[in-house]
Amino acid sequence: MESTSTAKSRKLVTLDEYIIQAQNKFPGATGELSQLLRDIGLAAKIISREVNKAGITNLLGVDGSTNVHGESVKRLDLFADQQLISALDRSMITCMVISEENDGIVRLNSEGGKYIVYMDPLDGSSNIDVNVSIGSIFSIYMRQPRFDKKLVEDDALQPGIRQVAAGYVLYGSSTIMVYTTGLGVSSFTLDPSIGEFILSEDDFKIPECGNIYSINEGSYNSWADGLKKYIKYCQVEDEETNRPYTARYIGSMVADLHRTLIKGGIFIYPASTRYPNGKLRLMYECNPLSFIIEQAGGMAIDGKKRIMEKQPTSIHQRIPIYIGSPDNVKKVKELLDQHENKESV
Ligand SMILES: O=P(O)(O)OC[C@H]1O[C@](O)(COP(=O)(O)O)[C@@H](O)[C@@H]1O
Ligand SMILES: [Mg+2]
Ligand SMILES: [Mg+2]
Repeated sequence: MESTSTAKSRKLVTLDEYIIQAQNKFPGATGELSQLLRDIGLAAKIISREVNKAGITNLLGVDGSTNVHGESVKRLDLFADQQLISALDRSMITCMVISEENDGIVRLNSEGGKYIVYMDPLDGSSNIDVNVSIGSIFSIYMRQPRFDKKLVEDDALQPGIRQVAAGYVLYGSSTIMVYTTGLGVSSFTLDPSIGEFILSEDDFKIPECGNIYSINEGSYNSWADGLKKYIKYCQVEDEETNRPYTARYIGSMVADLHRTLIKGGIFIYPASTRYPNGKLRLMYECNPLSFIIEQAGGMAIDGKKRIMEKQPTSIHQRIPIYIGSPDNVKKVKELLDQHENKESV
């Protein structure tokens, strides 16, 4: 009985209402960032709908082309890319988009638009055809003022600490949008029956320490010694520190990070022989997810330094990542440092 009355009295807040309420706290705000977030929300609803019925609409499988990273492009990758770009183009606020699926910058109709958007339109492509969670990731920067108005790629090369907002949409057992504008992390669940994202969590906090580690162990032989030691540390029994930890690896960064945000622990994609600079992309995978995790109280480093302070040198650059609960990230860094020092003596 009590739960019925609680359900009755709980006011549902939609993504649009939440964004407007947040904007009203800043009297000088123009509303453009709010509009941009709503545009992404709209594209996400369309992508979510198509993901859910991809098996009957010919959207599964490969497109036949290869992207700038040499990876085979899936039809849903392209569909998501097109939906997000056209949603951003419609509202004339964004001047350029940098997407995993496009080699260079994509100039939008609004050359004077204030924002630059990076995106991974569909993260976890290898999971598309097997019905495992995938997502869209976005990262928003302000365009830097320049005398010469012509937009160039360099305008987009800003460190992650300059992000004004970032987030992701996870197409899982439900569709969830999570974002931050630097004032905490909020999440919204899509109610497909009314087509609205509804607030589910305000001010997410990651646990200080977690007992889940997440890494593709296939490349174990080429890891740094410090990383091998850390994974061994995770596997050793110790009641006091709740070890051995549990291993979980979905293979969609966005889904692995969502679990890490909720349950704590660590996600690692290190450098290896196959990927000497790591596999994941700084600007549209690592920076936005680092912003979210840091806003929730976590940490994200490349093994040595904070990811968000890295000055990018190219729009598609890769970087190793160690991200999650602060205690877990500090522990792996301690072991990486120890072993690096040993190797250099
Ligand atoms: O198969 P691997 O090497 O473990 O790589 C998995 C990683 O690759 C990615 O799928 C790369 O992203 P895309 O699917 O957007 O290219 C990440 O989501 C994931 O964490
Ligand atoms: Mg990706
Ligand atoms: Mg992708």
